[in-house]
Amino acid sequence: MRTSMFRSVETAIRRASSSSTTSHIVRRSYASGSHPERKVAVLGAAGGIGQPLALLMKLNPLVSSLSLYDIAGTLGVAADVSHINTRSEVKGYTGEDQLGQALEGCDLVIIPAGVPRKPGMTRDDLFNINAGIVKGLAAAIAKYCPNALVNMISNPVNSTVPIAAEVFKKAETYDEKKLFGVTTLDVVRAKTFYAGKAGVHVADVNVPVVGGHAGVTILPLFSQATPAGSNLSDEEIKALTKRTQDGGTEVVEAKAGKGSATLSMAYAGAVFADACLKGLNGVPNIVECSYVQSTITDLPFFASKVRLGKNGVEEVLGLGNLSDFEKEGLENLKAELKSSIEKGIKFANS
Ligand SMILES: NC(=O)c1ccc[n+]([C@@H]2O[C@H](COP(=O)([O-])OP(=O)(O)OC[C@H]3O[C@@H](n4cnc5c(N)ncnc54)[C@H](O)[C@@H]3O)[C@@H](O)[C@H]2O)c1
Ligand SMILES: O=C(O)C[C@H](O)C(=O)O
Repeated sequence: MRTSMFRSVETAIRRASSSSTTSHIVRRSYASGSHPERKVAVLGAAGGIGQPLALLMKLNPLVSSLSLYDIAGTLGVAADVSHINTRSEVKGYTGEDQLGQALEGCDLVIIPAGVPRKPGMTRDDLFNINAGIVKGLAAAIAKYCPNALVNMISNPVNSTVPIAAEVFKKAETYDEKKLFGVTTLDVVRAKTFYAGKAGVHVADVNVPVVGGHAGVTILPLFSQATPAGSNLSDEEIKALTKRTQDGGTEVVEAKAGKGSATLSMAYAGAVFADACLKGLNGVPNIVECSYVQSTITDLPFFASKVRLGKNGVEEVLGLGNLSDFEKEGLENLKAELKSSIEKGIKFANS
């Protein structure tokens, strides 16, 4: 699960800022095809997540064409990001009549469109607005880029992924290997919090996070964390688990009405998108946690480690050995996750 996203970004920055003559040569040979052409769209690109995510995708050398779409405000973001001297060509699209153009030819579509939480709300409280937004965007994806991988960020992820799946099924374009709920922020948080408590270097830490993306459905598996052997007590593991589950709420409360995580989410979204692009490009052994169609439990969608490949999901990996505390957490999350999945399916078919 270690990612070289930072290395990719660093390389892109170094390439862009190297001395003028060399940089032209390097850039020309680079553009001539060390990586295949890849078109990536961000839907909701003018938002709190969308803007920094657009920036990070512009820094990613695996992207050749960056398509930024929102219902308003995209052209300024696109003009701004387009001046950065990295590989991809940037185009901005605004309003529903330009959505088709934004999506045509996409290899990867990232969706951070929709409203964020305010203090006191659950992610499910966003369902009434975001379910409709996701349904509309999924219908457009089915029409204009049915083969693209889809990275769903919009909440409640536990329901928006099943909604998109149903829309794709109706359009007869559903490929379960290509639809991902982005749960990378849970992994990012679990790594950070674990490193702090265990006193290990954060860059070396791996922690799988399974289940879903809301409250108790977020289940970090600290018994599988590496580096291990840090002698954390049961109480400390419980506290780390609770902090990971409440990470989103911690940010919502700190922002005090001004939205939810945007910068850490953009980072997490860029890490996951980078992994998807590497998989598409045939880089072996790319593994990230994601909320996907799954048979590893009795629930039809579940987050776990996933191996990414040329067609999206290559393999959904099992849960491995769980501690008693994690086994209990797994049983406790099932009812809520099941009901969020059913709510999404029902909405999509109504
Ligand atoms: N998966 C995760 O871990 C995670 C983390 C953080 C936030 N989120 C979710 O991401 C979503 C976006 O959060 P944000 O902070 O960027 O919100 P935001 O309000 O700042 O931005 C959302 C953007 O979506 C746009 N939008 C609305 N309807 C649209 C449509 N039909 N098509 C295209 N764009 C549309 C808005 O114009 C806005 O620019 C929220 O639902 C939030 O809960 C998920
Ligand atoms: O908490 C939220 O509402 C946003 C997001 O799901 C997060 O985990 O930060």
